Amino acid sequence: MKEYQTKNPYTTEVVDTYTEDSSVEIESKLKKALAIESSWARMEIEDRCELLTNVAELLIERKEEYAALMTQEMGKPYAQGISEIEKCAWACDFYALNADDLLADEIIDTDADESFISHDPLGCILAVMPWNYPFWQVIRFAAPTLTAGNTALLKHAQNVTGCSLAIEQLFLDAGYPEGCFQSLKAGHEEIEKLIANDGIKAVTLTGSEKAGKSIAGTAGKHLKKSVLELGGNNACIVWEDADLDQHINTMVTARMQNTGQSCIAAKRFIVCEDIYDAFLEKFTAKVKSLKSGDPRNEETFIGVMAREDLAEELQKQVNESIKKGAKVILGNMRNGAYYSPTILTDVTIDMPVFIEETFGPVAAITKAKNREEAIALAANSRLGLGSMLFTEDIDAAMNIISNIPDGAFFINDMVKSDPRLPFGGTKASGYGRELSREGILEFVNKKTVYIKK
Ligand SMILES: O=CCCCC(=O)O
Repeated sequence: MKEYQTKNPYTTEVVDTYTEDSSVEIESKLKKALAIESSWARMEIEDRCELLTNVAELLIERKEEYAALMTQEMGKPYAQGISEIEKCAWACDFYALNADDLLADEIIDTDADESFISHDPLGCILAVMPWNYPFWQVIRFAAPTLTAGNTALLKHAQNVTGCSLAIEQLFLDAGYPEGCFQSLKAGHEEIEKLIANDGIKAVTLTGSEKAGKSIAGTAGKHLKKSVLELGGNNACIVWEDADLDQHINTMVTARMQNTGQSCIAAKRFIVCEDIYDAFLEKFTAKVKSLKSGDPRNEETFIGVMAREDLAEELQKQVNESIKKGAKVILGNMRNGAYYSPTILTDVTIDMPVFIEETFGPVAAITKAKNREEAIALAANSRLGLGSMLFTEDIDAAMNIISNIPDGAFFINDMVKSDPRLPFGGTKASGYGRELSREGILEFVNKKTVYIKK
């Protein structure tokens, strides 16, 4: 059986050694999920919501422990880990409070005496999740999906296996029946086999475009629904009238939080020329002030990247862009998994840092002649997760909402997820939505009921 280790990217120490689940173990987990399926689906929604409230309470109780685990496994700065766990608790509270309404029958007026849409659970849903937000990515799937009456199997990224197992235990400790939420230590081949199994009713994946194509391809072949949340190459558009003093910190956070390893981070800064110099000065000063260091320290804002190979890959994208004419204003220094916050200017549309997603602390800055050019540059991407625009001219900003072909458009704030709002992308960023009403309705049978009395 295949063994693997998890490694602390900051200290480079081995955290733990695991053995992948065998086919037999995976099948037995699926059987457990199927055994609980109908009783879980029939449980009163109030009871499922109560269990979710327990999860929220446990998350808050254990936030230090879970934040430290994320720091250890993928180098997340500890304070940002605490915020992540608090956000997970918020999502659980949101669904515990609202799931009943969100899942209520939707009455539709027709020629029937009564007609409505009911929302039945689908069954066992497979989730394939990434390492960058080890708890949040899972909870934002699991909270609505389980509360809708489904069961779940989680295949988490290998480097955060400890987090994956901690989440499984969290649901058990909160009182969920065994089999309701289980964690798998499975390789790609086993996952492909699992998707083909009749017991799996749908798949959700947050991850790379390559993984999305592969998982969704298998799901499609077996006529199973998939939800994909893939990469992003979000533009942060700065019009000439933006209030830099008010928003520069937000713009820096939008790029640098989680050491830049976020699908919705601001990656391409597209700045109108009339404000360009002032923007660059303030942006650079703020980035310089960010504290890099040991992710275990509460004051650290920039930790290490989750793995050394990821930092190497990022540096390659930067160096290729430099060859094409990008200028380094700050950073581009690497030491193991540490990659220093980097600012590149003179970025053009043919450079890797403009075309590709950069999953680390690199801000790629492009100057635009005017507002129109800035919008056109922002929309020039294969990816479509979100864009943000900073301006004092809210009317003009509202007028261009439909010119932004992304899943989200934020004016005077960074693109961020919120349990009350749908989250997801267009184009190569994937399809389907997480969170909010849209998220809880992704994995239900929207059943048409038509009654003549
Ligand atoms: O890679 C995606 C990160 C999403 C982070 C968030 O929801 O805030």
